[in-house]
Formats: sequence, structure tokens, C-alpha cells
Amino acid sequence: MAVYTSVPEDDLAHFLAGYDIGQALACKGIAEGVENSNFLLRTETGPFILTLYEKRVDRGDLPFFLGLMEHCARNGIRCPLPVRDRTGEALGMLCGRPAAIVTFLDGMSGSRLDAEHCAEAGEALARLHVAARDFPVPRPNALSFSGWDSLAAQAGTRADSVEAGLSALISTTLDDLRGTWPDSLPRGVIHADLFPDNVLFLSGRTPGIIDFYFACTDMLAYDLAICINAWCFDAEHRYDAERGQALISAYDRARPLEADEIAALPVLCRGAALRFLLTRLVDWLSVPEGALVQPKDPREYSRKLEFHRGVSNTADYGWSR
Ligand SMILES: Nc1ncnc2c1ncn2[C@@H]1O[C@H](COP(=O)(O)OP(=O)(O)O)[C@@H](O)[C@H]1O
Ligand SMILES: N[C@@H](CCOP(=O)(O)O)C(=O)O
Repeated sequence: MAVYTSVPEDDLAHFLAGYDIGQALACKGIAEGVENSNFLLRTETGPFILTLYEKRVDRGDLPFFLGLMEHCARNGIRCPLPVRDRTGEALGMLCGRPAAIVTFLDGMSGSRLDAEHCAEAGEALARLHVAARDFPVPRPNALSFSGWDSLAAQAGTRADSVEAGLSALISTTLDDLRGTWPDSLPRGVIHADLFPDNVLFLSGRTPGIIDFYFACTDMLAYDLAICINAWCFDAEHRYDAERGQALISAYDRARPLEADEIAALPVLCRGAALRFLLTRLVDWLSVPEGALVQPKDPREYSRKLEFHRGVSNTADYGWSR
């Protein structure tokens, strides 16, 4: 459950009065997700998602996210559409938080992931990169390499209270990446959080993509590395080469990887694992009082990072062209 900000009935009624979607019939907090307060909103005209944006979403970035969703939908991606109010605005304020309503997307997140799910996710990621290629608005990635030192400093040595040796693993990885992090790979709009809970599968339809709230401009192959970490490890956090082969080859068929992207995958996977280790660790160490949220375990990503530290080339992921 992630609800940091509750929405009283009369505040919701006042908010909805500015829209043409009818009156609320139900509004229920949603269990999944950890970043924002999400509600399944049913009105007289159908189901929607109401999101109140919390600490990691800068209000100034919301036009980028909402505009990107509209751009991707126009370019063949099955994703939510922002609902505009009577003044044409997609973004409002509710209970002191920036808030938006988006269309409800049918589909289910894959609970027992297999190679087929991974292939669909790999293709969906590549199609998203191609569809967003001409989105005109840039957005720097605040959670890329340049942002990791400050996240590590926020956790500091408290990291070792979560797992022995974790602060040393973090500082050693940061030192290793400082000299090797790529800076000349193909760039574009990336989703940056395409985890299984953000892909909705529905028979006969392309996978639905939600949660564009980490989207930004960065290396496209870095987004692939984020997916390798999120989709290609089993419940015991062991790498599954069959899933990796399926995901990477499906991506490569839809957007062919360049030679230097292929060569950089191991270092990108280490960086991607560190990024989610750090954000999970900071959240794990600072759950706000009274928040209804189940923070995600950072140790899942220390395992993944340790795996990648032993990878010497991309063939170790089970894929080669
Ligand atoms: N447009 C949508 N259609 C259907 N379900 C959605 C939609 N947006 C969010 N959800 C549901 O809400 C959950 C949390 O949303 P998400 O955007 O992942 O959280 P957060 O805002 O914390 O990043 C998702 O896992 C999904 O189950
Ligand atoms: N996917 C991130 C956490 C953010 O998840 P969201 O669904 O709330 O955007 C992780 O697994 O660490």
C-alpha cells in the first residue's frame, strides 16, 4: 500500500467538480507502488487513477511526464492518458499535493515471470524508446550517476545496519564506476522504472506501460540494464540466463543495439543495480511517520550488484548476436 496523503470525501468532490468525469462513486488507495499516493477512482463515467505526487516528484517535472504519456499514446504505446479539467489543465492541487487523474489501463502485472514475459517487456521497452525518439522536451536524470554520491551520503554508515558491509560495497562500486561510467552512448527518453509492476499484460494486446514518473533523458541502454535487473532474476535473486536472453534479444530486434552499447551492458547493469539499491536503502531508513507503505528491500539489489560485479562481458547474460 502506498498512501502518504489521504483524500477526504469532500476534498475529492471539490477537486472533481473541475472535471467532466462525473461524481465519485468510489476512491480506494492502491497497494502497489512506493513513490506516490495512488487511488483507484471510480466515477459515474468509469474507472480512473488519481495520483497525488509525493517527495521524489518535482511539480515542475509533471508537465514533462504528462506530455510524454500523451506523446507515447499518439505513437502507438498502450499507456494512460492524462484527463484534463474544464480549463484544459492536466495538473491540479489536492490536499496540498500536486495531483492528476489518468485513464485506467486494463491488464495484469506478471506475478510469475517467465521468458515470454521478459521478451514482451524487452520489445515494449524498445518500442517506447522508438516512440519517444521525437519527444521534444528534455529532462535530465536526477537519479543517474551524478546523483548517486548524495544518495550514498544520505544513508552513510547506517547502511551497515541494514546489511553488514553494505557501505563498503556502495563506496567501492561508486569508485569503480567513477572511472568507467559511459558518456557517449545513444541517448533519448527513457522510462527508468520499467519494473514488472509497471507493465500490464493483457491477452491479444500490447503490454500496457504505466508509471512514467522517473522518465527522463539518458542512455537508452541504461534503461535496458534497469530492465535486466528488474525482470531477469528469480525470487532468490539469482540471474536467469533464459529470461535475460529473451529480454535482450527482443529489445535488440525492435531497436538494434550498437556495438558500444552491447560492450557497456555489464557496467550499466552495475550502475542500475546501485541506483535502485541506493533509493531503496534511503527509503528503508526513513519511512515517514504514519505512511501506509511497504518499502522495498535494498538487499535484493545488493545481491544483484554482487552478481554484476562478477560479470566480465555481455555474453555472461546469456545473449550474443
Ligand atoms: N493507469 C493505470 N491503470 C491501471 N492501474 C494503474 C495505473 N496507474 C497505476 N496503477 C496501479 O497502481 C499501482 C501503483 O502505481 P505506480 O505508478 O506504479 O506507483 P507510484 O506512483 O508509487 O510510482 C500500479 O502498480 C498499478 O497496479
Ligand atoms: N521500482 C522501484 C521503486 C519505485 O516503484 P514505483 O512503482 O513506486 O514507482 C524499486 O523497485 O525500487
